[in-house]
Amino acid sequence: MNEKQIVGEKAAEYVKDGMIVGLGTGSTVFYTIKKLGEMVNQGLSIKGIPTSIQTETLARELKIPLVNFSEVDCIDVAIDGADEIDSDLNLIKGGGGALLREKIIAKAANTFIVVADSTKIVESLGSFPLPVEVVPFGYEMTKKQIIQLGIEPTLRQVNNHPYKTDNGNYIFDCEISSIFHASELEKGLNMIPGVVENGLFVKMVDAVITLDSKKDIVIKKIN
Ligand SMILES: O=C[C@H](O)[C@H](O)[C@H](O)COP(=O)(O)O
Repeated sequence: MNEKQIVGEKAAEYVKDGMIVGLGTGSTVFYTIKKLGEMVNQGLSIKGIPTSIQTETLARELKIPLVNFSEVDCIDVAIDGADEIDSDLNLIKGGGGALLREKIIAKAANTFIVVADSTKIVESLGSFPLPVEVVPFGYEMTKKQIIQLGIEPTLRQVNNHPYKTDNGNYIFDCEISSIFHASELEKGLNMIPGVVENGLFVKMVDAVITLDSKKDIVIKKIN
């Protein structure tokens, strides 16, 4: 079993009968969702809220029942991957472009669990370019405002066209050498007109499931 599968499947243990479950996006939480599909097949009763069209498709294939926000009062647990995790359990997310829906669902969840292989654990955030989702209208101007924060944004492209999120927006991948004040940066970016959301998840995580140097599962929590 590879690291992603080990931590992904471990997270499924946190899901209990009757729960509303936020289903994250990416190659690690893929294993959580597959495991949940098996558990549903064996009788577990849950309802999922997917964070992307990709995850919605997977959940439907696995016959995991889904609900809309209008049908639920709260989300019991959300499980998702991350691109970087620092020692305060702050995250960079959005490598797969799903950051906006992921943040809405993580924020709404009573418990937010992150699954990550050991390569995602870092001293401080910033080696992974920070994804910033912007509306297409005036994105050239939005870029200039981002640069004024001392950041180098690159428009994410696919086949020489701007990458479009599930929400029809663009993404700037932003080079920032090291992020010292994640909370201020998160707020500063979101104050720029045209920025919809950014991939900094500050003080949102309840637990990170990862592996240590001996490849044993560790559950990191903020006390
Ligand atoms: O937009 C994508 C998400 O934030 C993912 O959770 C993140 O990129 C980690 O994905 P993976 O588990 O594939 O490394």
